[in-house]
Amino acid sequence: MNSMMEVKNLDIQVPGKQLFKNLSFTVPSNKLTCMTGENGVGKTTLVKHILQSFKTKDDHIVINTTRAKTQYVPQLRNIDDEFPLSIHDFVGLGLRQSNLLWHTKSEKRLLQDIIQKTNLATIEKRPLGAASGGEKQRAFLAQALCAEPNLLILDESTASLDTSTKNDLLSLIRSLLLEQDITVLFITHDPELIEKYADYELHLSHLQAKLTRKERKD
Ligand SMILES: Nc1ncnc2c1ncn2[C@@H]1O[C@H](COP(=O)(O)OP(=O)(O)OP(=O)(O)O)[C@@H](O)[C@H]1O
Repeated sequence: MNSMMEVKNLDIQVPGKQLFKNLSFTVPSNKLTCMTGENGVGKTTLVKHILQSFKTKDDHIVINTTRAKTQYVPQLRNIDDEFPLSIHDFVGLGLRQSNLLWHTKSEKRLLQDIIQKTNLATIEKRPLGAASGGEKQRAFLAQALCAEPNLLILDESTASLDTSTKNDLLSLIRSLLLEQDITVLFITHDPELIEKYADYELHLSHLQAKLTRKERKD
């Protein structure tokens, strides 16, 4: 099994509490791994620690890609109804390849391709503030995809969505996984989504982690 990330003997504490001690696990590459665990076990803190490790050079965390190719999509952010950017322009903020004030031809092509793939083409001119929860979440995902990530970390990105919108988002993520060399780490509390879409479940319980392979048909 090729790995995108290896964590070995990692300790994490927050004021007044040891969250993890000697935590070790692997995140398999080009797979969808669901990170699960009770509220407050430390999932978000662990992910923050992983992202910071690019800067702090933590010896306990080895990630086989760069920070620029690691994209984090947090839970639905509050977007004001009056938020002025169109969905198209908001997604385009994820293009970071050039320092130019305008997008190059290849960036424009990439942006249009991602807008198509994430089913945003028919609504791309609308202000993001007017989009539904599911549309906003697709726009956040699309913005992250503009960086052409190798590692995509989704933090409860489906938590506030209805069943069919959740399924649409996860089907989209699975199709990206089949097309591209991308590894997805998805924090979720939703057993149905894990059952249907996960290749692996990484379950965090007090101080430790367990990686389990899930049966998949595709
Ligand atoms: N800076 C901090 N200071 C004090 N306590 C903290 C800090 N950061 C996190 N914690 C505590 O650490 C624990 C883990 O928090 P975290 O948000 O990582 O959990 P989680 O597993 O993501 O929870 P949930 O599923 O509810 O989102 C919580 O009890 C939280 O209150």
